[in-house]
Amino acid sequence: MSMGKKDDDAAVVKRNAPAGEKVADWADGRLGIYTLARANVRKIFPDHWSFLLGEIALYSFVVIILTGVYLTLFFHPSMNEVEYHGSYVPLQGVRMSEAFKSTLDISFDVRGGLLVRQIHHWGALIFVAAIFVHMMRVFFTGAFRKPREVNWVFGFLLLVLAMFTGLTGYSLPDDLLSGTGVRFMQGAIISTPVIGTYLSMFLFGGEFPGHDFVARFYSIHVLLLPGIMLALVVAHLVLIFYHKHTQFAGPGRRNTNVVGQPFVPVYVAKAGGMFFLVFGVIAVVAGLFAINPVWAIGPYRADLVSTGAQPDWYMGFPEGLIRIMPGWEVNVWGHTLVLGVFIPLVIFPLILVALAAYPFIESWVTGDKREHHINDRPRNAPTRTAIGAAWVACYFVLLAGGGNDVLALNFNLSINAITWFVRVGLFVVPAVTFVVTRRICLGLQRKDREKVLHGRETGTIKRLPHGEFVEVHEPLSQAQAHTLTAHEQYEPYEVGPATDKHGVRRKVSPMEKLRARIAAGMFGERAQIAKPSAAEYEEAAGAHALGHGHANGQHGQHGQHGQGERGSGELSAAGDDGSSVPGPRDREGSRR
Ligand code: HEM
Ligand code: HEM
Repeated sequence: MSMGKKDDDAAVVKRNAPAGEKVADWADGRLGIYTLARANVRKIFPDHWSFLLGEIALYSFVVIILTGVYLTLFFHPSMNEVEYHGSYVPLQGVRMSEAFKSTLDISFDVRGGLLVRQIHHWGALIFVAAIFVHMMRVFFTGAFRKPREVNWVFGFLLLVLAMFTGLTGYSLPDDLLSGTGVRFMQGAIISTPVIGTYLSMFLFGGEFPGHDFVARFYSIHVLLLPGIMLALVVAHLVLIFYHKHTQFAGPGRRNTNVVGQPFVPVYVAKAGGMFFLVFGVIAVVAGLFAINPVWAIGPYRADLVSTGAQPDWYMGFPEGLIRIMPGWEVNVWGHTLVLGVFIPLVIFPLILVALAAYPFIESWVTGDKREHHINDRPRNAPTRTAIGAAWVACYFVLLAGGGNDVLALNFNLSINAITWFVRVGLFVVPAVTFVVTRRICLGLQRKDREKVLHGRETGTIKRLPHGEFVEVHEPLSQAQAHTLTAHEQYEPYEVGPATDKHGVRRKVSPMEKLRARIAAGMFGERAQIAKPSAAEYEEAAGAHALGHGHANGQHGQHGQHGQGERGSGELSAAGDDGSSVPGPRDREGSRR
């Protein structure tokens, strides 16, 4: 009886509930949204400008999908030959493929068509650029370490797929430029020994260019690749939610918590704003700067090539590889092997895979099996930072190689000189970049060490009673001192004694030796500057408090505050736990 009464009461209350609550209840009964929301709505996201790069990639992807859908309404993926009779006068009566004609129609006769085409194309350029820079952010901060290796691989696949989605996209209009690009690609495919010709015949449905490739590229471009990418992006985001975002070291930030803003309402509001900003910037750029004016380039004809032919930027580095390669050809058992094209074709994926594999190589060298949720500052991982910088240098040298004709024309240079510069630079520039970057990182580490032990140089010179001039150093706050010393420093892996305790020689595998050698290079004495230990810090603080000079002979005016302000001077030298130095706490998520 009483149960029945309770239910009746609840029903009355519900009947009077606001409409929104009723809808929410209805949805919860079917989709379980309350449980989902309870688990995720208050999720904490840390703030840092560099975490916006992934968001820019995400929002430009959305922009591309929206504009792409609009383009599908008007684009005809057909290579049937037609005569042009649209509004663009100079091409009246010219024979062209239906694909090219429909692109002209989109540009001149469809309402908003040109703007949408331009947004789609500019969006693609910005999308891949955002992915690239986002990937380098993840790389330089070590955000790929356990447990995010799988997400790193998902991301890497996204980069490669984005490059090929772009390639298939800009090939669709069937203009002279894109046709030349497709011809270039077909040339690379047929250089593959044994299977090259078959592969080309299969892809193009016969001899190049055939009648099929636009329709095929179209399905690949609007369905296959974006479909896979969408699934991967969702998986990428789910994993970010599951692992929670990394954060930079700071007071109150531990490997076991996240300090930041809640998903709803703060993060969602910011993300919404960011989406419109990204959309707005792409739209403004697309509105102001013409891109791919296919009417000026003309329809594709296999017997024509335009000068200054350039792929979109993300395909510039494979182009560079081919342009700088000597035109080697060998004859093997009556078959011609075009090494001048085939070698670049093999190196192209290797360059990408080298970066993708790095996280796994690093974890093998360190042997570190722990989770890492605190990002590294790039300077605190000098060898990694130097490898990343060298990779970027290699990429850009090749990009210059891909644009050798444009550089030659614009800067009035000899194209052969540029080609030779790129040939030599491909080996020299990354090596020099590596050395210089590592030195800069070590220099910055030294500076941090100095700052922690002896304070910040204020530039204020004081004269002491006995006539000596000293520069006043201002001690760092505990929060700053903590931040500068929160990173861990690895001891390099060592192979250990060659004989065991019974004096029997132990077999040391070549892999073990290699690992030890790389570890010494990455974490040995010359590869990192030891951060101040708690004892060193105490000693320096004590010396300054007494007004004694320190290592540089500068007298510590600042020491007068030192000890008190820093409390016990207990740094986080022992590990990742930043809680030893209290600091501002925003909302803190319980986690990990
Ligand atoms: C990662 C995703 C994508 C990238 C990087 C990309 C890139 C491109 C590029 C660079 C072009 C050449 C535009 C031009 O004419 O100047 C293009 C054309 C096109 N894209 Fe996409 N696209 C993507 C996704 C999509 C999606 C999801 C759709 C449809 C649902 C789509 C539909 C089209 C169509 C119909 C064209 C031909 C129209 C034209 O060239 O004007 N794209 N795409
Ligand atoms: C379509 C391409 C991509 C999209 C839309 C995307 C989106 C995002 C977003 C929104 C975040 C969170 C915010 C941030 O840290 O920036 C993120 C994090 C992450 N992304 Fe991507 N990403 C893409 C490509 C990549 C690539 C190419 C890589 C690496 C090869 C990568 C690796 C990661 C990792 C490891 C995280 C976690 C970072 C952390 O917790 O600090 N992503 N991604």
